[in-house]
Amino acid sequence: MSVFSLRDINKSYAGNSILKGVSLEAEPGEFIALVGPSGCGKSTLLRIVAGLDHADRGEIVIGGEEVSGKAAGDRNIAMVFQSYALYPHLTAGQNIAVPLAMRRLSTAGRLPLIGAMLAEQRRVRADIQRQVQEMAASLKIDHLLDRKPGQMSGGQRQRVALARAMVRHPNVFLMDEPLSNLDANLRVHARGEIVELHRKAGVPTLYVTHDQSEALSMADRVAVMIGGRLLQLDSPRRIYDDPAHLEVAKFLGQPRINVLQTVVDNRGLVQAGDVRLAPRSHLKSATAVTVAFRPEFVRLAGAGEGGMPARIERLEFLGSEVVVFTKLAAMDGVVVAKLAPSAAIGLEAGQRVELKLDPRTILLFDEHGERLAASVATVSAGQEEVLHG
Ligand SMILES: Nc1ncnc2c1ncn2[C@@H]1O[C@H](COP(=O)(O)OP(=O)(O)OP(=O)(O)O)[C@@H](O)[C@H]1O
Repeated sequence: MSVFSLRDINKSYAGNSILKGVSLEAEPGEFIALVGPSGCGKSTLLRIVAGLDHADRGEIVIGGEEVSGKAAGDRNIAMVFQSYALYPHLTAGQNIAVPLAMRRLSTAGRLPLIGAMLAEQRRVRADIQRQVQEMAASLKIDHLLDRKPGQMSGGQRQRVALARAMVRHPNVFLMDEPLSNLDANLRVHARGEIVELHRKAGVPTLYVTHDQSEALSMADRVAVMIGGRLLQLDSPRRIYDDPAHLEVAKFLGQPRINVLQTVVDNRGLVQAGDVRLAPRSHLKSATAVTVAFRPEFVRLAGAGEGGMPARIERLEFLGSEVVVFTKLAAMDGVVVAKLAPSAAIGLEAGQRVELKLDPRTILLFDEHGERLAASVATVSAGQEEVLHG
């Protein structure tokens, strides 16, 4: 049995189906980022795994054990929330000690005066103190142990919350946007820290985020959930370069992937600008398909090179790149190109240009959004010749 897996998790609220058969299996020590548009069911899934809510159907395995019938406290998971959920009246040290005290001290042992009088409980307390110190040292927050949350910065609170989650050696980490309250610089720094801590702890982690660069940069695999369905679970590179579904392709990438609606021609080919694609499976003429290509794979054609005629609508200068919004002359489509600043010198709104696509990066999807395998084809003397596999 795997260390952490979900099988066919279903959940409805008041007759509305929110999770529709979500399954995933984590490799030991794997970091999985769960992304998807607002309302797709990410937090609901996390709450169900944590035992804070219950699935209508499905199986949850944590630490090699089916835990659906177990209470949250018996699942040995650690959760880090966006809000950090620290107790405001306790110091950082006391906050970190809470899960250990709950697990290891008796009710009497947790009382300050009585606990101090019980020899065995005193020994356990000292041991907890030692673990808190060690964890604080490894997260470099030992100097904060006597401060209350109100006396710490957002980044410091976030580390205390991480320390509290890690000190108990859980079977699974669940993180719900743990970095979203930090400013941009601190966020990038904290990403690296969390990945490093995760690597040391070697515990499977399910990490919910709205930030796709966080997901792509931190995770071993990214799970894309749309409308309560897990559409793809794959390495960051495959999720981005090789999306299985149009919704996955549209969700990831900034600016969004370009999408053009077209149909299969009477030779069974699909025209994408001056590129022709040959779908691997036979599609009848006039079948509706979607052609998609990322803005970074669109460039402006040189003089006499040919390409898709378009008109520049708007330019956005972003420092390291320039985003060019164009309207195609032929199809009723908008195409966005992401150019290096040097390639955008002198461009202005209203200008007519020709666009070239990188043929090997064009993706094809059927009318249900499922990916279609396709090769690039060229026409030579009236004959179709498939050039690239
Ligand atoms: N207790 C509840 N009762 C009824 N509906 C709920 C409940 N909890 C969540 N929902 C609904 O379930 C859907 C999924 O919510 P959820 O919070 O899981 O989404 P999410 O993907 O985490 O969204 P966000 O990214 O905005 O946090 C939403 O439509 C929400 O309104």
